[in-house]
Amino acid sequence: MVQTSTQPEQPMQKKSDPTGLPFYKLLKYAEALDWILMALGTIGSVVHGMAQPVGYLLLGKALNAFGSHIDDKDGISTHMSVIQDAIGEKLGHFLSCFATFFSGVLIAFICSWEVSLVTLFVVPLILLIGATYTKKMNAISAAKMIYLSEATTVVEQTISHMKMVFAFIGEDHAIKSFSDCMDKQSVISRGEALIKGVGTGMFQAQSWTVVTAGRSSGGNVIAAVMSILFGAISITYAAPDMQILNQAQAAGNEVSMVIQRKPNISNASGGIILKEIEGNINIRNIHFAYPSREDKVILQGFTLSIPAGKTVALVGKSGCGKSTIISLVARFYDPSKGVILIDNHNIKDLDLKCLRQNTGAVSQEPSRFAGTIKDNLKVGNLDADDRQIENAAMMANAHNFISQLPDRYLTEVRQRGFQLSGGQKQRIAIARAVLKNPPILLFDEATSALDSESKKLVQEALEKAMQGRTVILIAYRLSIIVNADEIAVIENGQAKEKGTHNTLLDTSKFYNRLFNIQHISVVRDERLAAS
Ligand SMILES: Nc1ncnc2c1ncn2[C@@H]1O[C@H](COP(=O)(O)OP(=O)(O)OP(=O)(O)O)[C@@H](O)[C@H]1O
Repeated sequence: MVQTSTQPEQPMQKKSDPTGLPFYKLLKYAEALDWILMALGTIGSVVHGMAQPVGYLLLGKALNAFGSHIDDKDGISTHMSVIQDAIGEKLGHFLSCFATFFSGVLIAFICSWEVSLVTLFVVPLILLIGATYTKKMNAISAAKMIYLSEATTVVEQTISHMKMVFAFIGEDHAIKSFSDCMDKQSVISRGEALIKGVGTGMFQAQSWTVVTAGRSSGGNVIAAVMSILFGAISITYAAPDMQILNQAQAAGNEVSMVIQRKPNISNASGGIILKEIEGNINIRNIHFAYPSREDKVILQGFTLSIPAGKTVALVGKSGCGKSTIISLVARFYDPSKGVILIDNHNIKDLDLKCLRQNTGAVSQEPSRFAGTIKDNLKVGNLDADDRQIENAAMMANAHNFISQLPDRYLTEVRQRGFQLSGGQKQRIAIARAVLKNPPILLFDEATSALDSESKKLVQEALEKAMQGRTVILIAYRLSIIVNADEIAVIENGQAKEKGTHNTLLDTSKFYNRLFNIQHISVVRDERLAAS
């Protein structure tokens, strides 16, 4: 009898997991997640590193877009810092935390019991990489801060002295200074982003290498490191970022509206370039309200003629629109009705650079830029040599006081520099306008009280600067006004009365009263000085 083996068929043994772990496949996913985490972390770091240049690029665009809308400058810098903060540190941080949380929770869910073992391996490596990384980053941050503060200074002073920059056609110079700082900062930021990316990558790669050396439980160890070190706590760090991201979205909408706005008055619009301007000014039936307060009409039918080489003084109550007329002649704004002609050309048809090259403005608050006295004077003419600068300073009665400063023309002014007095600031502003040598001078005198010596020096400087130019003068001192070829009294947005000092004393109540008030105070000052 042949015995046939009828052994029951053994069920096929499943191929065993090489690690012997029950969650082998899941651990493979964990490794994949680790790579994703590394990639997200790197992207977050790069976003962070690139954010500042992007923020400043936006700010630069906004700056260009201001054009005639110079009234918007106050809010824009606040918006930009919110956006910069959000797309910089906060977005990078948020991405990184979220990725860490997501991966960490998932991996920890799979295997959390090996945490302590992995931590023993990983901590020394984290410390080593962390120390090297921190050293590098500190050096980079210090260098970046220097360029950043330079760029911030350029932006801050360009925006706060916008009118002055436009008046002296300094846009290109300001943009170039800004771009130079940003180029340097951009190179450093790229380096920073790279080091951050490589640092994060190295950290992840080292963890992974050590972990895989452990073979049997590599995936578990990675999962545990992620979950213990980052996952659980990271989400709490990400929550406050959401609030900043929401604020940035709102600010971004407003900034993009400014960037997309087409300025009515722009250098790019071209126009007639006059070879020489004589300086005849004709202001005809001007109506004007500021764009930010359209309901308040400042000028309504203002008319004034100033022949070339003559001086017209504007007088009137505070807020009647004297400075506004100067702003309109320099074309910081356009009137809603009426025209302003220079040598019979509507200023709207003239090339803006040409117009501003031919007008010199000395404003109520003379602007000072960071740098030396020489830098401040050269704003009037970037190509001026030392001799021309000194001549302009002499004409403006500024040379004497500059010569007595510790570093003469190279003395630093503004932050932490030499503090100029009111009269010195005005004389620097006059010298700057003289250096530009324009046929038209727009002088808006500050009401700030100067001592009588300063008043005398400023007045002399002004009289010399006015010679041979067409001048619109806003002055509060009769001693300056009386010599004007014509004086216009502004009331209700119009030039109500016009004439010389002598005729207005008889015909204008306002002027007569102004003269009497000032005459009394002049006599009082003289008595005080004599006693
Ligand atoms: N950028 C602006 N936006 C809105 N309103 C403005 C602006 N600048 C001036 N104003 C307003 O326009 C009016 C005229 O101002 P302007 O400076 O021309 O007067 P002013 O006669 O020169 O005054 P003051 O003698 O005090 O210097 C004022 O009511 C002022 O508040």
